[in-house]
Amino acid sequence: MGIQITPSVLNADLSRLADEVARIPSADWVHVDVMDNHFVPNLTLGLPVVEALAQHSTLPIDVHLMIEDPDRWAPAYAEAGVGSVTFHLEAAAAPVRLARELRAQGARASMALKPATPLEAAEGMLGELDMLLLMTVEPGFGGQKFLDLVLPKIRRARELVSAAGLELWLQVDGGVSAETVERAAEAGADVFVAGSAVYSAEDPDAVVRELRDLAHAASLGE
Ligand SMILES: O=C(CO)[C@@H](O)[C@H](O)COP(=O)(O)O
Ligand SMILES: [Fe+2]
Repeated sequence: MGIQITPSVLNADLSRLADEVARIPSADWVHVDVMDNHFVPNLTLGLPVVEALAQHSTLPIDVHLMIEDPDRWAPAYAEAGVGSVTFHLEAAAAPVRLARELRAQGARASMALKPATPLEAAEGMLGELDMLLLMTVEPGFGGQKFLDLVLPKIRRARELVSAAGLELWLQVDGGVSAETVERAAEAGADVFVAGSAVYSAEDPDAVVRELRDLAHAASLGE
């Protein structure tokens, strides 16, 4: 599939969500952060808003669920027409069953790991997933600094995926900008979430294109 750029609307103008998505036509997906004030110390939006956006978004939706009990809540997002549903391993009671359920509903199944969660915790179930999200900040807020300590985990994940011949996308989320995207791409990430870097710019779509060009060149070792 190659490099994909997935802006997060967390720091966009949430009163005009569909319009904000329309400002990034070059993006591959739009990333929507759902937080429940339990799994993370922040509260954003939930299913009714995502359902409404799904009716009006010009891009497919990539939902990132930072919530307790995703086993109970995640399938409804797939039913709502979300293209990719990410749940956190740290919160899931039965991650394999949940990933299978999401796929059965027609969504891409994706699982996220917080920075300190070892890759080994997910290693045995990579074949059940369409995407693995390696968080490059502690989940909860936009605008944090990219954690370079996650780079070896990205590198190791890329090795595992290649060795197993899997069609698994490797997403990074948190602190991704023109300053950091090349490091993540060089380590092996291929799907990049960027929130504040995109929406703090006057021309968000130009940032999307810039991030894609930088990541593409870095992935080729240029
Ligand atoms: O999931 C999260 C934060 O928990 C992210 O999706 C952020 O929204 C990304 O924002 P930036 O770090 O790019 O500003
Ligand atoms: Fe996110």
